[in-house]
Amino acid sequence: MAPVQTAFRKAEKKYKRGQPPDLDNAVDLATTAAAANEAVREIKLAYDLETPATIPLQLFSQRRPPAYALRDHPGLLLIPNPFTDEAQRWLARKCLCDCPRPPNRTNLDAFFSLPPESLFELASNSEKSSLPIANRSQDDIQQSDVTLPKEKFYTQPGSPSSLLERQRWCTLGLQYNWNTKEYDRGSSPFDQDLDSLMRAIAIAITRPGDTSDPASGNNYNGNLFESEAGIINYYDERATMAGHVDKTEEKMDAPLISLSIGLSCVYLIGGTTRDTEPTPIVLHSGDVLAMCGESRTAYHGVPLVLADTTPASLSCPNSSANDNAAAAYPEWHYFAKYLEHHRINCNARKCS
Ligand SMILES: O=C(O)CCC(=O)C(=O)O
Ligand SMILES: [Fe+2]
Repeated sequence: MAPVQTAFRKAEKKYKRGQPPDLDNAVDLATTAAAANEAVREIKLAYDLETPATIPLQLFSQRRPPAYALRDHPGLLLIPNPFTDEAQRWLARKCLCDCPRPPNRTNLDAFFSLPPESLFELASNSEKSSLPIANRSQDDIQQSDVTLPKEKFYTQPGSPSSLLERQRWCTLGLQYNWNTKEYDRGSSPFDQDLDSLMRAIAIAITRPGDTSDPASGNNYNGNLFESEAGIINYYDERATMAGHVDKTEEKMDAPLISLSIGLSCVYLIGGTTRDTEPTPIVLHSGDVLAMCGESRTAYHGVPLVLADTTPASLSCPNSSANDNAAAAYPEWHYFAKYLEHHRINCNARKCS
C-alpha cells in the first residue's frame, strides 16, 4: 500500500512539479493588496524599526512599515521589504563576502581546502577566480566526522566559481551540526552588524497593535533578543528546502527572524504536524518573516524558487535615479550576476 501522503507533502509536490508554477492560491502581497487577501490581516508595529547606531547606512525606508499576520498561522509575521535598496546590497555583501568563511562553517569546508577568503570574493577576482581548489584527503574528511556524499558536487575539485555554485549554507554563532541536529560544533562570533539588525527587527515586532487576537501577534520582548545562532542559505533556481520544524534551540519563545535577498520563492507554512494544509506565501527580496509564538514550532519549507524575479535595484543597481549609493559599489556586476540567479535567506535564532 502506498504511504499516505500528508497535506504538507502534497503542497510541496504541487510547487516542485508545477511548470509554470500555479501561484493562484499563494499569498503574494506584491500582487494582491492585503485588504483583498483573506489569509492576512494588517497589524500595527508598536515600536520603530530603527537603524542601529553602529551601522553606517540607512537600513530602513520607513520607521513603521506595513506589517501583516497570517490568519491561520498565529505568530507568523511578515514585513514586506522594509529595506532601502542600499541596505539590500549591504546585506548581500554580508551574506556573500563576510559570513561564508572561517571560523563560520559552510557545507563545503569539510570536503575542500578552502582559502580564508569567501568563494564569492575569489570568484569575483580575475587573478584568483580560476585557481583550482583541492579536495581534502579521505583521512581529513573522516576526521571531521562527516560522511562524504557520492555526488560529484562534493568530490570534484573546482575553481572558486564552480564551488560557489555548490555553496548551500553557512552557519553563524553556535554552529549547527546537520548530522546530529544539535549545536555541537562549537561557536563563532555572530556578525555584529547582522545581530544588531536582527535585534532592531525583534524590537520593532514586539507586541504589535491591533491584536484583538493576541495569539496572532508576538508577545516576546524584543529587547531580550540576541542572535545566538543563524544560518545563511544559498538557493540556486532549482534548489528547495524540504519541510521541517526548527526545534534544536533550547528555548523557543523568541522569534526566529528570517530575511530574503535576490530571487523570490514560495514558502510553505503549516502547523505542528505535516497533516495541516500549509499556506503558500511568495517571499520577495527584502521581505522579513518572523516565526513567533505558535508558528515557531510549525512545519515550513521552500519548495520553489521563482526565476527572473530579482529586483532591478539588485540586478542592475543604476536603474533607480534616486539610488545615489549605487556608485559606491563599482564591482556590483558580480553581485548582480549572482543575485539574478540565486536567493539568499539569512536567519537568526535565540537559543537560550
Ligand atoms: O529559506 C527560507 O526562507 C527558510 C530557511 C529555513 O527554514 C531554515 O534555514 O531553517
Ligand atoms: Fe527553518
